[in-house]
Amino acid sequence: MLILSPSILAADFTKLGEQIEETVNAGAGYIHLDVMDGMFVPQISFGMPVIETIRKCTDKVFDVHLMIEDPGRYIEAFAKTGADIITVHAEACTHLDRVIQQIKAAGIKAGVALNPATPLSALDYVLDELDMVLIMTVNPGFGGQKLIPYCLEKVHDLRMIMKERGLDIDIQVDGGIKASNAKEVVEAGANVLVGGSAVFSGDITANTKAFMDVFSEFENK
Ligand SMILES: O=C(CO)[C@H](O)[C@H](O)COP(=O)(O)O
Ligand SMILES: [Co+2]
Repeated sequence: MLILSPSILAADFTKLGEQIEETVNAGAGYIHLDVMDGMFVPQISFGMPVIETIRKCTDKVFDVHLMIEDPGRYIEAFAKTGADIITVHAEACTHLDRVIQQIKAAGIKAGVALNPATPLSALDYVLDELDMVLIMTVNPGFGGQKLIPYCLEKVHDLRMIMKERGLDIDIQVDGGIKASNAKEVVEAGANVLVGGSAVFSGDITANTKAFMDVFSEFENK
């Protein structure tokens, strides 16, 4: 199943509830929440209180992307905000397997993100434990960047590895994803697409529907 996960980082925070509702009504399946700590990435975005507050606007799947150092310290706190999926960066965890166990022990789906320069081998011993892999298609930290083409080769290679191992895990892509490159991204093997600026700049309904139109081409095949 193909899912659009709009990143609220690109939304107008004075109209957050309205804008989330608009993208959900137009077909968005998840809501992507980018948490940045000013250490793992240069920016500081938002944390638990904001996620807890917007949990009241929608019952859609909350897909929380933790761009924070040593995320194991905060899994329980983010679990309490109403997160449905928590994704941590492999590069930010000293004991990645332990953090994945923490997420699952909290009753939440576990994702691991890889930066563009991190090889797929970083997932070797944990892949079977995961619900989702996030292949970053830009270096994390900022919205509005351009997709790095070689990251789609990683998506393709990961889909092949999963096939060989008989695994059916979601592959998410994040960074520079637009309706105009969505076809290519899905063909590479991704099924959860994060869109920030491509969803929230301009007409949110039309932008969301443009992704849905690409998805329907695949679903009607
Ligand atoms: O994780 C992220 C940045 O690190 C964001 O999810 C991403 O930037 C989305 O924004 P855009 O679609 O505009 O690239
Ligand atoms: Co993100």
